[in-house]
Amino acid sequence: MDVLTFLVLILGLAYSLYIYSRSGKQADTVRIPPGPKPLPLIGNIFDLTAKELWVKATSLAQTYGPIFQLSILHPSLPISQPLIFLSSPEVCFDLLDKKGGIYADKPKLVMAGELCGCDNMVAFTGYGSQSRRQRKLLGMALSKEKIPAYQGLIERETAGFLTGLLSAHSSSASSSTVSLPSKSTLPSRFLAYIPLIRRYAGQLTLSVIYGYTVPTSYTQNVHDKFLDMAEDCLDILSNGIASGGGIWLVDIFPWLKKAPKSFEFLPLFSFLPKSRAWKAKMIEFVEKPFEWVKAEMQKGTHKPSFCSTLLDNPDAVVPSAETNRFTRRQSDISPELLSSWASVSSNVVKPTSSNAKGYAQFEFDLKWTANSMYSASGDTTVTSVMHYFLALLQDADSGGEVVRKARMELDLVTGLADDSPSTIKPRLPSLSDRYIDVDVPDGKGGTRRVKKPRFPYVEAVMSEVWRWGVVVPLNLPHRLTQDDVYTPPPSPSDPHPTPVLLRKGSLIFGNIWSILRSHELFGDDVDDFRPERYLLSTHEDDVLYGSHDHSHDEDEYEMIRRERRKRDPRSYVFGFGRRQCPGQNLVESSVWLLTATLLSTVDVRRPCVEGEDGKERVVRENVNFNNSVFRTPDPFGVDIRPRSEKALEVIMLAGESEEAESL
Ligand code: HEM
Repeated sequence: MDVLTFLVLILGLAYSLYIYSRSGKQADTVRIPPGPKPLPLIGNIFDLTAKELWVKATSLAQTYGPIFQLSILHPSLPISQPLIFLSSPEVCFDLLDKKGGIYADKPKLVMAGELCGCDNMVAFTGYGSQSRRQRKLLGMALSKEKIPAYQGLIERETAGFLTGLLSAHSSSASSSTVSLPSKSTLPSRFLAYIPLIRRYAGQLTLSVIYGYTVPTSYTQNVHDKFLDMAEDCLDILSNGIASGGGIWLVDIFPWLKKAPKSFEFLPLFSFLPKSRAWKAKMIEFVEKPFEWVKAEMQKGTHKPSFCSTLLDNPDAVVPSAETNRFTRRQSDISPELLSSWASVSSNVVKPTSSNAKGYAQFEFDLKWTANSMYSASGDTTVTSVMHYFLALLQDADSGGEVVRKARMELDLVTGLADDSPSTIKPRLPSLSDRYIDVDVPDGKGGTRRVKKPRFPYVEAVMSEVWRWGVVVPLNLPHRLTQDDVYTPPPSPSDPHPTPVLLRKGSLIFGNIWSILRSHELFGDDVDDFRPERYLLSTHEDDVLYGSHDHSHDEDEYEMIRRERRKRDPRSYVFGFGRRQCPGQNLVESSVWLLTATLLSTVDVRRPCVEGEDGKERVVRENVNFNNSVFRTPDPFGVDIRPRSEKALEVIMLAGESEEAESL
């Protein structure tokens, strides 16, 4: 170290210590949100953990209240980055929903965005015209009323997933073993469910977005170009780019990116070659499926999809082969939805070819939006289904009450109980089974039709999977675009809260984990998987769905609805405000069907393996959560078997028609 560098460091440290000694006084006047005292220079870096930061943030919220701040580098330094954690529903809604306009931006991350090429993915796009255009496209594919158009596809893929599961379980693949992070090994059949869910989630979006069908069935374990690409890139995104919370040194000191190539052998600069390799992969992931759609369109062999329908227009730059009209393969999407996209496309969305710049912009938006749907569905769906299996393993340990109660409801429709009446033809559940229409008084002497869940306990299981698992526990960070002063609501621990100043540029984390583990909302047994917590009392059921006219107790009706919304995990797990998850309607349907089908047809147990002494032993694994963005469990084994011969027959039959349909 030369003398000059040494002097600069000493002066920097002295300045920080000076500011640090005054920071208590400053806090009185500036009133930034409370939080653990930042250290000189480095701020709260030691309060941040790469693993399960949501747990640490929840315990800090118990000390500092529902809104607290940590800083990367000391807040007195101009380059310090405030991180603000919101830990109650009221605070999240007050800021992220009600003041959504200033809380909808995204952090400008040099590493993830500029260096790794993710800045045009929807979840990374700053709030402005581009994000609004992208979200409009997302709404066209994924808004609530569009989901019934995917019913056939969802049901087909669910059946395929199930046949894949059973075939993996019964195959002699038991001889090959897989190493687990815990250093133990398990026969691969106990882990086969993980690539199968990934394939299931990938196939759903690949079909809707690109019209691509994986050419092999779920029972064949063959690699596929687009699924493998997604696998690699999602791994890069969540275990590479977002490792350690997604904030790299270069995000704080952007000039590091200009380091000469000759510095790259130093560990400090190893991010540079990494980012180049990752960017190349990410760009390929965006371009290749889109190019594939266009090539298929030119040949006239495409299956109508979101991309092809929006591209397919006489004005389009991409030639639309006349023969398409006759040779197109049947789409997985309903004709009504396809024609609605086609009309929106020609009227509103797409500029004409005479406006080449505008069209290039449209194509660019479409390409990145399509990829964002594909990449956002993988880890999230896999994580939710893993949470389901974790919960059912616990249920099996304690006697299987959850499964028993769920089957009592489902068997009435599917006829899959051993003693189901022979008048009910055994079958898998379908999405049309989920609700029944009931007529309730409209308070004006007439009636109105509402949808009532047909299987309240199965609904409760699904709600509890969302709450207990918490797929994205700290939400994705939003960025505040202007200074904001906010007074949190009074609480028993702070009856007279004082206003706090949230600085422009702060990153805002909605701590979904702390909300869904709140004793106030869910009781003292928040760590238990207990679907019963959502069941309606007879009185509540009567007020919401009964035929008795409750117009004179309108307040009670509203109060029950409000309370249920507040305790519904769906109000939180998909994020907040203008960046709320656009895929929630699709997963609400697809995960529901997967849950109902698994509950109806298969038994779930802990794996049993032969020990060195030749005796069978049950494998109990400690499950860890090492991903810093998604609460994805490290792989754990599950023994999945058909519940009965009858269930097996129904699954195989559904699997055969799935294969026939996808050909
Ligand atoms: C279990 C399933 C899922 C969960 C729990 C989930 C949760 C979330 C959360 C918490 C966010 C951040 C919201 C915010 O910033 O406030 C998000 C964003 C997003 N999700 Fe999902 N998601 C799921 C599945 C999906 C699927 C299936 C798709 C697409 C087909 C999707 C597409 C997206 C996109 C594009 C964004 C970025 C939105 C934006 O920044 O404007 N998600 N999701």
